[in-house]
Formats: sequence, C-alpha cells, structure tokens
Amino acid sequence: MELLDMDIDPVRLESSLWVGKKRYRAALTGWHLNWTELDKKNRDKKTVSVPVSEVIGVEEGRVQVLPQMSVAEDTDREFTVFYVKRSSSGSPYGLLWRLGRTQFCCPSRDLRDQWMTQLRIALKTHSPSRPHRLLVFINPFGGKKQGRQIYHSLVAPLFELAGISSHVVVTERANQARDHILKKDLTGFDGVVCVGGDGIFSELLHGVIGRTQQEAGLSEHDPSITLQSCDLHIGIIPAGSTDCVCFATVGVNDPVTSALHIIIGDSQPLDVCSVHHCSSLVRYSVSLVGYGFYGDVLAESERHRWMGPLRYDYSGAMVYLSNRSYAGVIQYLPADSQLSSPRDNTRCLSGCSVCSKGTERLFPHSPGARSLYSSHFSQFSSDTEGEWVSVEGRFRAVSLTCMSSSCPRSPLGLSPSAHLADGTGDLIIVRDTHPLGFLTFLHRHTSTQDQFDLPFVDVHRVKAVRFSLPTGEEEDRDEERERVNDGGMTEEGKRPSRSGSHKHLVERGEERGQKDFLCGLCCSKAPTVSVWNCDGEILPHTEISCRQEEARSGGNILANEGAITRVNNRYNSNIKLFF
Ligand SMILES: CCCCCCCCCCCCC/C=C/[C@@H](O)[C@H](CO)NC(=O)CCCCCCCCCCCCCCC
Ligand SMILES: Nc1ncnc2c1ncn2[C@@H]1O[C@H](COP(=O)(O)OP(=O)(O)OP(=O)(O)O)[C@@H](O)[C@H]1O
Ligand SMILES: [Ca+2]
Repeated sequence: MELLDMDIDPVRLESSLWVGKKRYRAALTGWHLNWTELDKKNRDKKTVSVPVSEVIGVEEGRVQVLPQMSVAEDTDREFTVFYVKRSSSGSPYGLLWRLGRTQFCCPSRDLRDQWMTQLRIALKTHSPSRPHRLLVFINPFGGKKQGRQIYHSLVAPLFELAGISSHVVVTERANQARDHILKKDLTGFDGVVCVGGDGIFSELLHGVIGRTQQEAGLSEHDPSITLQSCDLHIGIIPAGSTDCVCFATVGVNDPVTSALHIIIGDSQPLDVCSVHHCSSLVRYSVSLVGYGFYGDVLAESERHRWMGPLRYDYSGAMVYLSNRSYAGVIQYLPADSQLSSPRDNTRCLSGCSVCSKGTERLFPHSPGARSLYSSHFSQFSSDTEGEWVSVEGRFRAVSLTCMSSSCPRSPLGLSPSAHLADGTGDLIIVRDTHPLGFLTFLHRHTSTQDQFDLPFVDVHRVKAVRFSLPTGEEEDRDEERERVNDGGMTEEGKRPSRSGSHKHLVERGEERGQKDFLCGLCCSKAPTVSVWNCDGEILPHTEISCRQEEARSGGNILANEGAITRVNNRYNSNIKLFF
C-alpha cells in the first residue's frame, strides 16, 4: 500500500522529563507534544497536549520572554517550550491567546539535545505556512497613540522568539505605508503587518491590491475585470480606535492574541468590496460603506480627533441629536438567497462552510477573467438590468458591510450573520423614522437584540449596490460629474476625510453635498446630502457603485475556540491576512 506523506510520522520521541519537582511522561508524536504526570494520584491520567502547529519556540535552558527574552538559568539538561495558551476570557466570538511556557528538565544533556532537535524538526515540518520575514508599519497616531509601545513591548519579543525577522517602519505621514507597498522592493517578505486601526489596515489593503494589479498589468479602474489574486498576507496588530477588521476576524482586539496568530501562520480570506464613481475606482472596503448616520458621525468625529477613540461616541450623540435623514435612490443586486441570508442567525467562523461553498459558486472564474457580473455593474447597461432592485425614499442610514463589522462597541456588529469570505455583503437600509425608533435601532447594536426586527429596517444580502440622488438633485450630480476626472483614489496631501476642516473642504471646491453637510453642523440649515463613510474614510463622491470583488484579504478568525481551531483553506484565496 502506498503511504501518503500525511501518514508518515517522522518525528517521534518519548521519555521521562521533569517539570519542576514532578515527573512526566512526555511524547512528541509529530503533530502533538503531550506530557502526562507520572503520579499515582493522577489516576485519570490528565495530559497536557499542545499541537506542534501552536508551538511558538523552543529554547535551551530556563527561559522567559516577556518583558524581554532572558535566560533565568542555563543548565545543560533543561529546555523551555513556548506555545499558544487559550485564556478563559475574551468575547463570545474569540478567546484571548497568551504565551504558554513550560520548562522541562531531562535526565541527561544528550536527551535534552534530542528533544530540542526533534521539536525544531517537527516545527519546520508541520508549520509550512509560518512567516519568516515581515514588513511592519506602525501608525504612531492611531487610537490612543500607543502603537510603538504595543509593538516593542508585546509583539517584537514574540516575533523574535518565533525566529521571525521584521523590518519596522514607523509612519511619518498618512499613506506612507500604502505608497511603500506600491513602490518599494518587497522581495523576501512573507507578509505585511500594520500596528494601528482600520485606517492603516486600509492603507495596506490598497497597497497590496494595487501592487498586485500593477504587476499583472491590470487597471484597478476597469470595473469589468476580475482582480488578480495577491500572494502577500496582511496581519493586524490592533492599536486603533475601532479595530473593526481585527475584532470581526479574530473575535477580540488584543495585540498578543493577534501576534500569536500571525506567528503560527493562521490565515482567513476576507471579502473586499470595490467602490466606484462613474468608471473610476474610489476605494476598496472590507467593513463599512455607510451613508447618512455613519457618514455624518465620521465627518463630525474628524473635527474631534484629539478626543481619541471617544470622538465616535461624542460625535454619535451629536449626530443622533441632529435627527437627520437623507433622500436617495438605492439599487442592489441580490445574492443567491438559497445560499444564506442575513437573518439566518448563523455566525461566520473560520472554516465556515457557506464561505467555502459560496465563493466557488459566486466566482467560478479565474483571476484576470472578465467579471461575472460586469454587465450588472456597468453604469449604462444592461441586458440583465431586471435583476436589480430599486428603493427610493428618505433614509437615516444606508450601510453596506462585507463582514459583520463587529467591534468592541458592538460585539455582534452591524450585521451579525454576515460572512467574512462568501463574496457577498449585507445592505442595511434604515428608512426615516422617529428619533426613538432610531435610538432603539442603534441601541440594539450593543446587545443581542435583533436590530433588523424593526418596521423601518430592511436588510438584504447583495452582490452589488448603486446609490444616486433622486431626480431634482441634478445640481449635485452635475457638480459630481465635473469631479470624475479626479480619479477618486485618495492621493497624498489630498485626504478629504482626515483633513477635518470645513473651510478646507469648501476652499478646495468639494461637491455641494459635503459643503451642505458641514454647514449643517454649524448652521441651522439641515443638509440635503450626507457623505459616505468607507472603512473610516470619507469618500469624495455621493453617487457611487459598490461591488464585491473576487480579490480578498484574509484575517484569522478563531472565534468559538475549540470548535474549529485551524483554518485549512490557507493560500487558496486571492489576498490574505494573517494574524
Ligand atoms: C444608545 C447607544 C447606541 C450605541 C450604538 C453603537 C453602534 C455601534 C456600531 C458600530 C459599527 C462600527 C462599524 C465599523 C466601521 C469601521 O469600518 C470604521 C473604521 O474604523 N469605523 C467607523 O466608522 C467608526 C464608526 C463609529 C460609530 C459609533 C456610533 C456611536 C453612536 C452613539 C450614539 C449615541 C446616541 C446617544 C443619544 C443621546
Ligand atoms: N504618521 C501618520 N501621521 C498621520 N496620519 C497617519 C500616519 N500614519 C497613518 N496615518 C493615517 O491615520 C489614520 C488613522 O489611523 P488608524 O486607523 O491607525 O487609527 P484610528 O483611526 O484611531 O483607528 P480606527 O481606524 O480603528 O478607528 C489612517 O487613515 C492612516 O492613513
Ligand atoms: Ca461577506
């Protein structure tokens, strides 16, 4: 009978070892390192079992790592194993990971050397997807401005222990990380990591997607092509204000947990949505593309950046009290409702069957091929226009989210049953309603109550969305048209979202909608047009088209630990994050 590689267990070692004053039977089986106390009292033979894939490092002597690597005692019969240890705390969707450490003592130096050698061979053999070299971008101004400290005190020692070499860039300006990825030599790097929030993550995402398309000779602006898959993984060390991408994938926003996921090479694909204005790419999104409430909150919060993460709560309250709704026309292309629905009460976890089945069904094309629904997406076609659904009215909020967008503020997220990598997004339409109704809607984001079970809220699983102003708002559209040639992709020094100044926008001749919006905050005149919040950036256009891209970014979800702990679909997707 022919043996498959997987059946061979080349690394096997078993011996008695001491941990402290207790004697153990330790065994390395190739896939696991186990140790069982040899004590008559240990009748039920309790065994500690660590998968080799979760071993972080093996060091000679009695070693500690945090706050920094040091050898407490170096005897020639001891070695220390570091591994992933699940803590009992976290969120319902992800546990905190900590660095576990056990110091073993062998009867002889020879045996110690044998253990060290075999463990290192096992690590190499069974952890092929681990990164060896990482390019790390730290945003020193994200969140509570702790990025540098978080990286150097919590993350760098773990990378060092795991034998990962990292090149660190502390950013000095917005978009530096994106430009670095677009232009610099990245040979030898297995991945790029950001230390910060959703904004710096978005820079990495745009850099990685953009560079891959450049190298493939594809135009990101052409809405009719499918983007080329990206080999470079993205990792996130959360140090921002919302940390939505990290929270929605890992289940917690904790730097050590994310560092450990990155080290062991965990990977999870993520849907990416592209936002176009006319035929130009404006931005990519993985989390929220939101008009009305979330756009207004973001625009208002930019004026209060000095408040740090609290700016969102303050601005949220201000915007809520201003009691606004906006007219618009929403068109959407529904996804196949037989595959899944935003109200089916499922929760997407790593290894999710909807994501693995749905992706293949939704995107059977190879990269570079013409997009499955390019004709649906075209502004001026189409033969299949009939599939689009149109809704016109006044809205409190229009939100499109590719994933649940859960975050510490809303642990279940904007759409709790959204999938991370199924090729669809959830469109949440909150029609105009009385203030108490809208407050109920918002408040339900903080609990397990269903925010969609309200008469003025609709949710649809979609493949694409278009938004336009109703007829009669032509002036806005005309002004927008003049801006089409701007391209839309934010350029260095032209950062409408984070510039945070009313005057600044007006001087630059931004579209009337944005002027209206900003006036609405300081004058009594209610604005007629809101702005789009795209993963925390304000878009420079009101009329946009969004579609799910075949290109994806991965992050790891290890929510509900124990159910599914490893992702087996590594490297099968276009863009991946690892944590
Ligand atoms: C009564 C309590 C209601 C609490 C309602 C909480 C709803 C929270 C929903 C969070 C959704 C996050 C979606 C993620 C978006 C990210 O891609 C993006 C980039 O980081 N973040 C934001 O745009 C940042 C968006 C931040 C939005 C914060 C909204 C806070 C609303 C506070 C309303 C207070 C009403 C008080 C009435 C007196
Ligand atoms: N050195 C820098 N100076 C100014 N801005 C920067 C710098 N580096 C990155 N940025 C920009 O800062 C913005 C915010 O960063 P980041 O997302 O890390 O933090 P945050 O906004 O506090 O968190 P979140 O996005 O999770 O709400 C991003 O848009 C990023 O492009
Ligand atoms: Ca999705």
